[in-house]
Amino acid sequence: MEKAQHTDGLPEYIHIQQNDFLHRKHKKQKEEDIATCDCIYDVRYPDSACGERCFNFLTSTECTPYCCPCGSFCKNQRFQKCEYAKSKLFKTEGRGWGLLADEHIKAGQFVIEYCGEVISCKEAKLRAQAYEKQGLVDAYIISLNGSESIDATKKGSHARFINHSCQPNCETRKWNVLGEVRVGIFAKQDIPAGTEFSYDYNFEWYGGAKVRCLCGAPFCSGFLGAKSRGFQEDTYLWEDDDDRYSVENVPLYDSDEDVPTSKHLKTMESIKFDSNITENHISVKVDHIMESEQHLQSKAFVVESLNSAVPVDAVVMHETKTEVNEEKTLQLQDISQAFGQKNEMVSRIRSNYFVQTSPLKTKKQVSYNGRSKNHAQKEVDAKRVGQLLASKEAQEEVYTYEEIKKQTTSELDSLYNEVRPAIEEHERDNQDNVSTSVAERWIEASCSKLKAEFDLYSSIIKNVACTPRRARSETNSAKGDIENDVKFLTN
Ligand SMILES: C[S@@+](CC[C@H](N)C(=O)[O-])C[C@H]1O[C@@H](n2cnc3c(N)ncnc32)[C@H](O)[C@@H]1O
Repeated sequence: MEKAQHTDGLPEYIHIQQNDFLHRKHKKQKEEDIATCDCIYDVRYPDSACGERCFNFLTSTECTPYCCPCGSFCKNQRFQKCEYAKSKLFKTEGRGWGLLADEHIKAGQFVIEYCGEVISCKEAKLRAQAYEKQGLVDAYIISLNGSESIDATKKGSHARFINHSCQPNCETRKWNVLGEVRVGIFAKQDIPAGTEFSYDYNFEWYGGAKVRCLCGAPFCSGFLGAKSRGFQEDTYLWEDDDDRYSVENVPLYDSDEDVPTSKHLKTMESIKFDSNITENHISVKVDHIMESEQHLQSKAFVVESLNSAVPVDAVVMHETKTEVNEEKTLQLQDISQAFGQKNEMVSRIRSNYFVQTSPLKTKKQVSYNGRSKNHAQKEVDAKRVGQLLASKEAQEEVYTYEEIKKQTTSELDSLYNEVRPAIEEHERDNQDNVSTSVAERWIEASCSKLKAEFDLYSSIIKNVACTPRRARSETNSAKGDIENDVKFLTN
């Protein structure tokens, strides 16, 4: 059933509660594909009718009506029966519209289906480009499987209004419903009424404008898609005298007023994904998204409720945000201090003991999607360190580790050339199109490189700290290269 929505200020779209198949017909479930569970309904235990122990439920498959032994009592037809949680649209500050819980939601509960037009990935790409040209800011295309996407731009359910958070209270899960894969939003935790729903978009960034993430989570990654490879290759470089990654060309905040209350926002790396969620479940296109000028102004988001039944001040963005009590603030300060101290120490070692002080060495030019990137990175000058060590064994140890590091780096680089065509050809589903054997080799090579780097750095630290240095007259610094001299911890 479709009906047009014209809620005040709400952009026009067609509201649907069933996916609309454009490039093919809805699959008809074959009789041999029907999975029948062995649940027996016991009137005393309502959960016996295809509850959490139902075999179909456990395999993320909905029971087929008229084939389920529990008949009309079957509880495992939530997508089919649109058993959504009560929710309400509201206007967020800075992130457009959002969806909030209009009742208490239990962890694991099905919240709503992400409905839209099911299109091929090729069509999704074309549409994304067209939306970019039209200047559409919000992205509604998610990936359904390797070859299809769901576009909720023109038609969709209320799930299209759920915003991204780096610390979400929901996640997407794929379910098999009568032979079709469908995407649902599920609660990751208990969600009190009045709280905004959010999930991690796992956003892939392939170019274009960067959208500042305004989720306000303490460990927010800063931008939508900041964790994706394309974004990282395009954006980050190792700063000169600072132990943190910094965003190239894009100031993290337009002004001091924009700086969110969390001190960690710009220094933290991305949080880990929950491995249970559907991988790469959303590859909302980003090429067309304009960088948001909107600001995160307060911890509790001001909400204009469409239905005045819920008082505006009862609405919160996330529990964590509104519950910034003293204890949490102290914890954050402790973490901040700990990181501060660690960074200070690392910074001291880097700048004083073995890192070049001369201009940044450009590591390499990496091409991604035909665009070249400046990857500047400080590198340890192992040769120079070795020259300053008095013990031959210590020198040799450092040189050996340096050699291993070079080898592992070049192995990884050549492997990247093997993987790159797959990535560039299939921008959206890059991981899906890299064969498992190559992916395994890639992981192995990455681990070897990391280990080699670790071995080299620890060898340098150990030897710099414990080995006597050569007489000044024997070192380069005597020849006027004082600027690059290696200072010793004992000095
Ligand atoms: C699926 S829509 C979500 C609903 C959207 N807010 C609306 O008004 O229709 C995704 C878009 O919402 C905005 N958005 C979602 N989460 C955001 C966040 N954490 N920070 C900034 N913008 C966000 C971005 O423009 C994104 O492309």
